[in-house]
Amino acid sequence: MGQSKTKVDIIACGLDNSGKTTILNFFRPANEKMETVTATIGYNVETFQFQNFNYQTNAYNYKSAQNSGTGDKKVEFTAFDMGGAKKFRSLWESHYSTVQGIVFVIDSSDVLRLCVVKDELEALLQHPDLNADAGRKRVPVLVYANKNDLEGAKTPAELTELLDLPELMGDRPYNIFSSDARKGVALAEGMGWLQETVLLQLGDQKKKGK
Ligand SMILES: Nc1nc2c(ncn2[C@@H]2O[C@H](COP(=O)(O)OP(=O)(O)OP(=O)(O)O)[C@@H](O)[C@H]2O)c(=O)[nH]1
Ligand SMILES: [Mg+2]
Repeated sequence: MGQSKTKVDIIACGLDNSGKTTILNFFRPANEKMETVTATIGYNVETFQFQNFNYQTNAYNYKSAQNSGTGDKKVEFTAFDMGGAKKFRSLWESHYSTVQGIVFVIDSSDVLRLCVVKDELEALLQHPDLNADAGRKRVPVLVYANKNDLEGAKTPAELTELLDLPELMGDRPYNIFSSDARKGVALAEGMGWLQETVLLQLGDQKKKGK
């Protein structure tokens, strides 16, 4: 008996070199992982399933999976891995009207470019396609405060303050995870949170008969 599959489209944004491709590579099956990642030209599309995540040591045990009763649903993610270099950032917006979740990756050690991070995040969050209606205003944002292994890396609390995240995010559900994408630290927890949040929203929409 096949489980029903929920398809969820997400977009990975953030400046070049922040770690987006490294993060999505982590979610590839073991035999499909890239040995080395290179800067993304334009964008790439990745699909992966995340249910009952147990790749090697990273057992998925995000608490609300059990509590919310959404943990047994099968989700297939289609992720748009966007190039973060300046010349590719104009491509991000073409996906805003269709995605159900946003992954925003920050190199927490790149303090010099935090003001650029803030500008780009603000432009993303204020984009008309992400504010067209109440549903779009609540598209959840998963923030990875990545490269937490590097010296001088800002903590999630520091980034929350420096970027003024509560103000920028408004009504959107958001969460920030301190990650080391090369080692896979906190990647599952973050994606688990996003999966749960999207599933709960889809459940609410169904209840309302949308
Ligand atoms: N030290 C450290 N290096 C990382 C981490 N995550 C990614 N990197 C490295 O950072 C570099 C850039 O990573 P990518 O995943 O290509 O970054 P990206 O955000 O996809 O960059 P663009 O495709 O240019 O937008 C690579 O050399 C990665 O190995 C991390 O958590 N810690
Ligand atoms: Mg990339």
